[in-house]
Parts: sequence; structure tokens; C-alpha cells
Amino acid sequence: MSFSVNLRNVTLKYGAEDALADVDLDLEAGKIYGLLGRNGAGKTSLLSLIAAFRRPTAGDVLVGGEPVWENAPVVSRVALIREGGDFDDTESVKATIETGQIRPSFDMAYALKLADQFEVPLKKRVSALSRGKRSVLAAICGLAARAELTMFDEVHLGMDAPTRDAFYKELLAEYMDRPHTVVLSTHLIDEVANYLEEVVIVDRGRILRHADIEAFQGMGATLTGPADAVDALGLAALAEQRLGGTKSITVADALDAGTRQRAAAAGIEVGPVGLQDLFIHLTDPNRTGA
Ligand SMILES: Nc1ncnc2c1ncn2[C@@H]1O[C@H](COP(=O)(O)OP(=O)(O)OP(=O)(O)O)[C@@H](O)[C@H]1O
Repeated sequence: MSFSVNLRNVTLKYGAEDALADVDLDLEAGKIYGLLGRNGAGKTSLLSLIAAFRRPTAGDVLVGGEPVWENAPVVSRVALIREGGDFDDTESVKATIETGQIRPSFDMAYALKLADQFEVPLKKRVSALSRGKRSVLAAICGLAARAELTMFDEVHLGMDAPTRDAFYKELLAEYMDRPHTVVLSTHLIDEVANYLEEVVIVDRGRILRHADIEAFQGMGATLTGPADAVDALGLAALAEQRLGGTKSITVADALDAGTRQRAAAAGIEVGPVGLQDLFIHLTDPNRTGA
């Protein structure tokens, strides 16, 4: 089983400030979602509501079809892993992992296997771990929770590139083995894009876009070819790169048939847009009509 998520007219205020304003969001059960947003957009606030760490100021938050607030049976099957892991620093790694057993589905043997695989020393105090190893410990606790809904909020921070890669692969293997709902909040957008089925972009406390990854990639295009030929198309580029006589540009709009034909005739290759470039464009504060 895995959990769906539904938010209806949800507002979260900190004092007078709206961190989230009138948010409606539906996440189907059993998919991997990317949650994107600029700093301060409201991602952590959103995840905190879904995990019932916080209560909305207004509106309804449903997980698995039930109101999540003060709903212990549902909350025990939801894991929100935040940057740094919310650990007691004075505990050992082993004792920290053992506290996960408070969850009915926690898999201690799997957690210990992951600790060994990612070389997190069980006897060390959490306070003695490097930043990256602490993040790995948080990731291990999230994976081994074997929850129906698992949310990772910037949990990769401090992990080096090979460790992040190993974490994403383990996350995918665990998901394939036991389909459940996963939400990954991250700023390393292109790095996780291949793992995502749907993407939600939060911007200034609202849902700016929610679509499947192919729809996002179809919103724009990347064109690569002889620099003169690319320039001759006269397209407004979001981003561009040049290597010798070859130029690659990213555009925010899908190409019309005429432009595609001209590009093909000029030896220009057309590919999908990078999610990160599109994200930067969509959340540009100077952009109108978002
Ligand atoms: N405990 C708090 N008290 C007051 N304001 C807060 C608190 N937590 C968050 N905020 C404010 O709410 C808004 C949303 O913050 P939130 O942490 O949800 O954003 P975020 O998208 O997770 O950002 P980041 O990518 O920087 O982690 C911001 O304006 C932030 O300053």
C-alpha cells in the first residue's frame, strides 16, 4: 500500500506572513515526485504539513485519504527526513538507527546493511560524524522506515557526488522492490530528473506548476549545431553554451513545425530541455505570466 496526498485550500502562516497561501495539491499514491522551489518558496513548510509536523492555519491536509493531523496510525507510516536528520547528537549511530523502530514497518536489518554499505560507523556518536555521513545516516533512516510515504527534504546536503549517486540508486531499488510514494525536495534538479515521474514547483507559497516530467521537458527544447545556423534561427535563449564552432541553446517554448524543419535542414539537433534551465526560467521573478 502507498499513500496519496491531497491539500485543499491550505494556508500556513508564521505570524502574519503566509509561507503557503491557498494551496491545492494532489499527489497520487505510488509515484516519485520532485519538489522544486527557490530558497524560501515554501517546500519545507509544505512537507512539514504533509508529515503533520505542523498544523495548517487553514485548509485540509489528507494523507491516504484521511486528515493527517493527530492521526497516529497514518503518521507512523509517513517519513519526513529533513536535512541533518533531527538527531540527538549525543546518541551513537546504532542507537539512532534503533529509534527508527518506533515505526511499525522499520526494517532494522536493512538499516544495518545500508550502514555497512555506506560505511557509517555504528559505534560513533552522531556529533562525531562528518556532515556528509550525517546526511547518509538520515537517508538510511528514511529508506529503512519502509514508509508508505517517504519525503526527503534536502537530505543529500553534504554528500559527495558518488554517495548521492549511490543514494538515488538505493532509493530507486527500494522503490522498485516496494512501490510507495516518494517526494524528493532538492536544488540539484538535473541530478534527480531521471528518477522523477512528476514535478511540483512551489513559488512564493503557491504551486506554480505540477506536471509529469515529460510534460516539463516538452515545454522547451535544446538546440545544438553550427553556431551560425543556431543564431540564424533567431530564438530567445534561456541558456547557451559554445564550444568552438558549435553552439547549444535552451529555449523555453516548444518549437513550431517550421522552426523544426529549418533546424533539421541546418544540421541542428533538437533535444528536450534541461529541467534546471526550465525551472530557473519559470521561477524568474522578472518573468510575467507564470
Ligand atoms: N519557523 C519559521 N518561522 C517564521 N518563518 C518561517 C519559519 N520557517 C519558514 N519560515 C518562512 O516561510 C517561508 C517558507 O520557508 P520554507 O523553509 O518552507 O522554504 P523552502 O522552500 O524550504 O526554502 P529553502 O530552499 O531555502 O530551504 C520563508 O519566507 C521562510 O522565511
